[in-house]
Amino acid sequence: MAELTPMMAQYMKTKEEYRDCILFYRLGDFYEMFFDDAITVSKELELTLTGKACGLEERAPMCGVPYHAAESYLNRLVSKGYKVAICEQVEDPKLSKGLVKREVIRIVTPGTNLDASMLDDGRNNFLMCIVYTTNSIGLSIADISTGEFYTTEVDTFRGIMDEIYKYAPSEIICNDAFTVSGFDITQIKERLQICISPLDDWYFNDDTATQTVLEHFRVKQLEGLGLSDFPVGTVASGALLTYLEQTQKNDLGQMTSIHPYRIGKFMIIDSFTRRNLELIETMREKQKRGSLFWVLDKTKTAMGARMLRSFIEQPLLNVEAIKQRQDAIEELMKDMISREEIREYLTPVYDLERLISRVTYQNANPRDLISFKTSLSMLPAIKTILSEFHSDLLRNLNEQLDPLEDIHALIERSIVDEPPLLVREGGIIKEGYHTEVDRLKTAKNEGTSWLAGLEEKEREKTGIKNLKIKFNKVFGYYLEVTNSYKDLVPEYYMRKQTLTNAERYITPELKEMEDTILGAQDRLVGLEYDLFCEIRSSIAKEVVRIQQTAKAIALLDVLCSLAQVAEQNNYCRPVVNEKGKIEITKGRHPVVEKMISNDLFISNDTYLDHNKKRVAIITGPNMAGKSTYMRQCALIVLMAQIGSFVPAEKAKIGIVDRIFTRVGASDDLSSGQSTFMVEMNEVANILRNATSDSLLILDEIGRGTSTFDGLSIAWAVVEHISNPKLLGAKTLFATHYHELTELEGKLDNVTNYCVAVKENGDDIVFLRKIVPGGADKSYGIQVAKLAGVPDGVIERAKQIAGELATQDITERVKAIAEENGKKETKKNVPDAMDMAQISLFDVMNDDDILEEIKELEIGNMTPVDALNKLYEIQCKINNRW
Ligand SMILES: Nc1ncnc2c1ncn2[C@@H]1O[C@H](COP(=O)(O)OP(=O)(O)OP(=O)(O)O)[C@@H](O)[C@H]1O
Repeated sequence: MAELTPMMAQYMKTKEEYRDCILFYRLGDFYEMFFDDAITVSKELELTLTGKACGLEERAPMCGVPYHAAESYLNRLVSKGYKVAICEQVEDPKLSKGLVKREVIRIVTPGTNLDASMLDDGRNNFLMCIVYTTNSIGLSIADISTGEFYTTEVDTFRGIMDEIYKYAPSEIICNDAFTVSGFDITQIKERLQICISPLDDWYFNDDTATQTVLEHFRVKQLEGLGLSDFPVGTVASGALLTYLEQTQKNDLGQMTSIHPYRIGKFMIIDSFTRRNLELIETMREKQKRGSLFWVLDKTKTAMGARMLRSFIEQPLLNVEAIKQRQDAIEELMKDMISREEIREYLTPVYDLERLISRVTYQNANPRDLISFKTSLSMLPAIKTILSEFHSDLLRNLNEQLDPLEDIHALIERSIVDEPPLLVREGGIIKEGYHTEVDRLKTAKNEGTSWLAGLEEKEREKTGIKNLKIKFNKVFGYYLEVTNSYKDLVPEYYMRKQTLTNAERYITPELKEMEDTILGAQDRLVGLEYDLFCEIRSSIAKEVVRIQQTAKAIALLDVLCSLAQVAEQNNYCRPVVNEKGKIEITKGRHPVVEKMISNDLFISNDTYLDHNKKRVAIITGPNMAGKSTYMRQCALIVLMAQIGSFVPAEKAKIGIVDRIFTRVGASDDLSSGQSTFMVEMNEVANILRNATSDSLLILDEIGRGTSTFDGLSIAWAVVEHISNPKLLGAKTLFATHYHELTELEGKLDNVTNYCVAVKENGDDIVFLRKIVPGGADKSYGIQVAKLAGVPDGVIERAKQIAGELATQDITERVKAIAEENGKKETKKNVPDAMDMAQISLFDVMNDDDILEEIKELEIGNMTPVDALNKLYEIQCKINNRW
């Protein structure tokens, strides 16, 4: 029977163990893949598929990538959600000659990819672990490239989704209970393109996971890590650490601390709101330009950009913490010169968090250390400038900022300024750092000049003018003579090789020196490598100090960025408090004002409180600016809670616990839901999760269904939201249902506003001003005209609108009144008879009325006739006055 070759048998055995990975199997200068892996890789990376004899009747499909370029191929596969196990040759003296042992040295998965080149879009690369239990759901989140590590607990699936949107992990690992919990995993797998890896149960064993956490952080009790109130979070953290240890096969020295947090520490912004407010990227193009992050990000370092992003995603709830940030920003705003100086010093600072992770992983190269040194050389100057500032946060930050002078000095002393990329090339260690290195270098250099001398000497001695001493890996050093001088070659030259045009020789003298030169070279490279690893390890030992300084630098960068943006855009410092009122004077939309140039943007005021102005119903034509206005309010509140200054002349912001938005009709056909279903899902989510301290932005609720149903739903939603016994949340509610303006006066907490427009003949001019009161017309046809709908269609639309007008209002209001169980009085809902009478009364004057009274024959009238007549006359008089 056909048998696999020994190498293939070894391959199959490894593959058995790493079934869910693609094996990158090291063979000489290549990583090879076989069988199904080869087929997948050739398809995904468009590489040629070949075959290799494997001992079986058919050749094994094979595909390969060169060792030196493997990283980019690997990254491409991983970014498509594949896991790659790297299988390297290892030395094993027990193995018989000719056999090579290979071992998996690391598994690269989407959430554990260290390679910064893939991540240089300023994002973290998070791995998330979800542990589902019936009591609670534990989450842990880590980025091995920066060492960040967080944990929390949530109690709802919505809570999980919110955290997933917040961190946007590349990979999620979870327990089996989660996969069968009822949570729709396809949501995250397919729609968000996140790789999900369910793990075996033993990862989530309470005791083992807890032990893993304690051992990793070298503490005896969970209290020491602040984890005692996070039992399920601890299990998630332990499972995550185990997964990392298994894939990285490394001691994870960069994960020096864990940060447990309660969801209640930050404002909750659900996934729809993140998307609707375009916090990090735009809704349609999914790009940074056009988002709030785009406006606020003037950071100079990658660490700063990452931190700013997390600030935007996690606005604060604590007034004192917000004020601390504001104080720092204000101080930096006032001292423009120092701020600019700091920003200049920050410019050459590399991503220290990622560099130190590479250092602890022992895969930082000599150039990484030079980048490190360049960054560290900026710290003392930054620290000196910072010492002039007085606000608590900046003072605290200065204390945290360790200038790391010892590490700078070590690199400065030991590593040459322009080292090669690869550690094995040598030429890394500076002169004067190590005596043996210096001695070997001298020997090597002397050897080189000795060779030059020998070449000269041999030319003179033999008369071979173009004699050259050359080197290759097979023969070492040799003398090369072209055929034209062949006759002059002396006898003591020993021929080694004949080429077409030349011959190569060696001499005993040359070989003797070769041993010295090559010996020195080999020893030098080896010694330099050892010294480099030693230096790298001693820097790795300082990981805690370096991470702390990196965090301080990132925060300083963010604060400078926010100060810069505030100054450039004329923002004001909002007064934040817990009084529950939102008062914005001359507020602007931070992004739209940048898009259309500052001067053209029309500012608007906002006032919302917990009393009469709880719900604002905003009407106005299409394109008037309703959505812009509402989003602007939400963004100003959010910016204020980040600690940022805001685009307004004045602002007083009562802290809100959540912001919910329902904006526009967003199709979500991929999830199999209709537009209306998506809208109602979002509304349901808001009504279930909002509190009286939340801010709601509702744009055209109900427009996705028939007018009656839509209006009824919108009406009922306003009633629910405005009622403090039911919800009582501060709300901006834009609608095209003018009937809703009737709620002002009927409901205590509702006020009407509209966006003013000016009529100009048949056209309208948008004034973009929010004014009290409801809009009297919808101007839909005028906006359609502006949009370029053909004249014929516009004219016909006007005609139809005219015909519909009379019956329309009456019918719709009646329907709503019935829907809400509030039968309208005759006065509010005039029927057709009343309308006819009123138009008749309109043409009568006072004399006619007197005449009519005079002519009444009271004696012949029944009491009911008299009463009816009296009502009729009263109507006439009322109508007149
Ligand atoms: N205050 C403002 N100053 C200047 N331009 C504005 C202002 N508000 C809105 N705009 C401009 O008007 C455009 C339309 O605004 P927006 O989408 O908010 O209108 P809308 O009333 O919500 O329309 P629709 O009801 O059709 O959704 C925006 O894209 C923006 O360019």
